[in-house]
Amino acid sequence: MDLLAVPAEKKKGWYLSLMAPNTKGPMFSWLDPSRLYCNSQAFADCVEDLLSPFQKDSIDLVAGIDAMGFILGASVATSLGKGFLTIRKGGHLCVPSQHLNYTDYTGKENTLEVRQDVLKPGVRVLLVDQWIETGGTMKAAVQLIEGQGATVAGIATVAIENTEGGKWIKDNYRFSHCIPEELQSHIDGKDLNSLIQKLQKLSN
Ligand SMILES: O=P(O)(O)OC[C@H]1O[C@H](OP(=O)(O)OP(=O)(O)O)[C@H](O)[C@@H]1O
Ligand SMILES: Nc1ncnc2[nH]cnc12
Repeated sequence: MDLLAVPAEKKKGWYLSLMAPNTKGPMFSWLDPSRLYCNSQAFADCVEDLLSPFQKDSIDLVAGIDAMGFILGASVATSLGKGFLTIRKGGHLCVPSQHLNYTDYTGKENTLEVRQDVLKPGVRVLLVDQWIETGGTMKAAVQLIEGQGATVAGIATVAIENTEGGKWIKDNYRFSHCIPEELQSHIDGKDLNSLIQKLQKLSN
């Protein structure tokens, strides 16, 4: 698909076909959503889909996770007319911060940190990241936000894999993602070739 083109008929999730095939091999359902952000209509439709379940919800602030969650999260915040809080990978904030260690899909231990002078009880936060695989990153972000007394109003991300951590998020929080129901098993099954074939059909 032409990177900047928009199909005449926009099927649900049409923009997902813009996600580039990975360099990690066919056994990984790794797709890089960053290419869909290059197409303005794709980006706008992705943000709209992420926000649609939260139309009637009270949200005070959007928080996004370093690094790709910043792009999606800041766009969601602007669209909602709300501010944006950065949840950073360790070692970047030069202000009093709260830190939490976690493990993600790589199996490596990382740190997330958030400044301490924004969140407080009563603040309702929409938490945004690009993708949830094991859920380790998102769970750490949830714990940082709740640890400061604020409320996670919802979690929005391009995809939530049905891993133990992904299911925990779906069971415990309001959430949104962009994956049409018939594609979810292909994401979960890490069956990249069939997933790409299905994605291509969405944009024809
Ligand atoms: O559910 P998990 O197993 O924790 O994985 C999800 C995390 O992995 C990706 O980020 P990554 O660290 O690859 O980097 P980036 O956003 O900095 O590109 C993704 O954007 C999430 O933050
Ligand atoms: N499978 C995946 N595809 C894209 N981004 C990811 N981040 C973590 N896992 C991912």
